[in-house]
Amino acid sequence: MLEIRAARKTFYRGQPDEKVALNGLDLTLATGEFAVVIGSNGAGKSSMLNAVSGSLALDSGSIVINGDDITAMPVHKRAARIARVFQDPMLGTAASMTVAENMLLADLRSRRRTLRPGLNAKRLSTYRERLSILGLGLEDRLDTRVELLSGGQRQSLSLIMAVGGSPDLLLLDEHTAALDPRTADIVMSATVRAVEALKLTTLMVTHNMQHAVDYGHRVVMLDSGHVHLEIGGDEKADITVSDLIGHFATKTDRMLLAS
Ligand SMILES: Nc1ncnc2c1ncn2[C@@H]1O[C@H](COP(=O)(O)OP(=O)(O)OP(=O)(O)O)[C@@H](O)[C@H]1O
Repeated sequence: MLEIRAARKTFYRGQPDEKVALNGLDLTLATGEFAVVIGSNGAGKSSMLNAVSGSLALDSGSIVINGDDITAMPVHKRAARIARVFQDPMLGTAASMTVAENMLLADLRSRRRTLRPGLNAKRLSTYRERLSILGLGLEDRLDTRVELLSGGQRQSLSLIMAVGGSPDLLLLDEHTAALDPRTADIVMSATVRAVEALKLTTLMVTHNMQHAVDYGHRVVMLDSGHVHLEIGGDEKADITVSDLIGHFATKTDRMLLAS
């Protein structure tokens, strides 16, 4: 379970270019829930993810995971509990190493240092099983160097590597934004398979409204550093892309009227 409580963050406070990134943001995510976060540029989406993962210190408020207040916990300690996949498919994997070697690297990173390195039969079979969750055939390409994979396969590999240590929370930071639409859909299908199979509590930021409609249990729209709108349950099941865009438009209209 994730709880973001009254999170506030202001950059350049008191200066002419002061920017309020988080303005009393409250968000609760139940264990196993998959929420999709949308919002216009500057709404606070990245700041929220950075505050949760620990790279952004809050001015006030708190971040609680499974009942533990981690607000003051350093990034490297949180990393054991929080997995994050970024936009760039080149970032999460080592290009010149094989799929199996990358899986091993992730394994060694996420566990105690006493773990013996080496690709033994037991480990290879575990990796095969884990990769098969993605539905991309990567389980048959353990000896392939990652640089020979497609962008979609590579990003899906990053995802399965990130969640190998059974994290309490998965953060998807526009992880399909750098991919062409077809590849983005492939990665999203692999993502859903992994999230469901491993029962991951997931917070996904996206600018892709179709993905916000198609995936997740709840859509959370941020605006000016706080939650502007949440859509879940039956309402989420019936929502369309134009409905979502309408909620952005309402705000733009208000701003135009006020100006
Ligand atoms: N490191 C920083 N220094 C100064 N201002 C920042 C910094 N990071 C974010 N901001 C400001 O905080 C506000 C929220 O930015 P944030 O990047 O969280 O929004 P976002 O919703 O992720 O936007 P985008 O969709 O463009 O990525 C913006 O006004 C932004 O300019």
